Amino acid sequence: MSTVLHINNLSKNYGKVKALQNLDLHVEKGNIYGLLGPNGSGKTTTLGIILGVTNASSGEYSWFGEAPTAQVRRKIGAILESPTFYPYLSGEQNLKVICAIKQVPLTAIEPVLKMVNLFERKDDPFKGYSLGMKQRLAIASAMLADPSVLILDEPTNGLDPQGIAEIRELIVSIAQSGKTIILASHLLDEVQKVCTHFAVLKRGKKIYAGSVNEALAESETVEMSAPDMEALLHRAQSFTHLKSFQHENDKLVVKLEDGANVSDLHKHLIEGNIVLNHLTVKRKSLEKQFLELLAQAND
Ligand SMILES: Nc1ncnc2c1ncn2[C@@H]1O[C@H](COP(=O)(O)OP(=O)(O)OP(=O)(O)O)[C@@H](O)[C@H]1O
Repeated sequence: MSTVLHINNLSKNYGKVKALQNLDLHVEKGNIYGLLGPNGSGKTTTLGIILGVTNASSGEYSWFGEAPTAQVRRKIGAILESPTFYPYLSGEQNLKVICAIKQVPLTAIEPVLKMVNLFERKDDPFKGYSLGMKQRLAIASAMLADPSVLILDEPTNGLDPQGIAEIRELIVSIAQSGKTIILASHLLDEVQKVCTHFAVLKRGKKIYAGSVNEALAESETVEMSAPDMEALLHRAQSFTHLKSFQHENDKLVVKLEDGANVSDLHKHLIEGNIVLNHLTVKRKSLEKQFLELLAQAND
């Protein structure tokens, strides 16, 4: 794994407003990295700084291990605000205009139109595109110069469920083609469905960072019951990979240590002659964890 973005102790103040406070962040090649947080938590400020459109008050960051020069930024494609397209020009004509501005050969257009699934509609005027198509064209325009990194701010805002699903699929397929993606979102569900890693911001402070799979695994609980609950509890407690246990209604709810699996626990219970009449593995959604994290974090 190589580091794509390294943010070190970054802060940004707007007068008295501390938009970002001592942010550290690591994004590795191939990550789909979600910056998650409620409105005003500093996501757009972070993206603005790493794209060089906002100046940090203090701290530093590097792209691909290098200082963030204009040359290095050529490897980054971004959509911070909806780009302006000409309504009466077709999708393809709009991309031609952008090619001229970015000094990218026109041969770059066909592959990006195919990537975002707009090739069949390339000759239709932009004004007739659905919101989802407009967003896909925006992504196509950001991909014209074949960047290594794509940055998106709230990529599914305002879209209908089908448009949302299309954009999410597109993000995953772009990442599968070897690109790194950094996106800001206030939608947990989005991060859970799309991202490999995420950081949670609250009032400009990072309150969590890690992999999505690990966060989900961390939230895994095993719920059990048996005709003899006391015997179940006694036997379960002797399982060496037990992290915690608690009673919830008439069930025993346990958490296992990392790497331990449910079948080993089940085998352990059977060997102790415990007969279960209920066993389910439950995962707390990232949404629930996120809300708990936000509630726990001190301002
Ligand atoms: N240009 C600015 N001038 C003054 N304050 C600003 C400016 N830009 C952002 N802020 C403030 O900085 C804080 C962080 O804002 P930011 O836009 O980065 O958050 P965000 O997480 O992207 O929120 P949203 O989802 O609403 O866009 C907020 O309190 C915001 O009001």
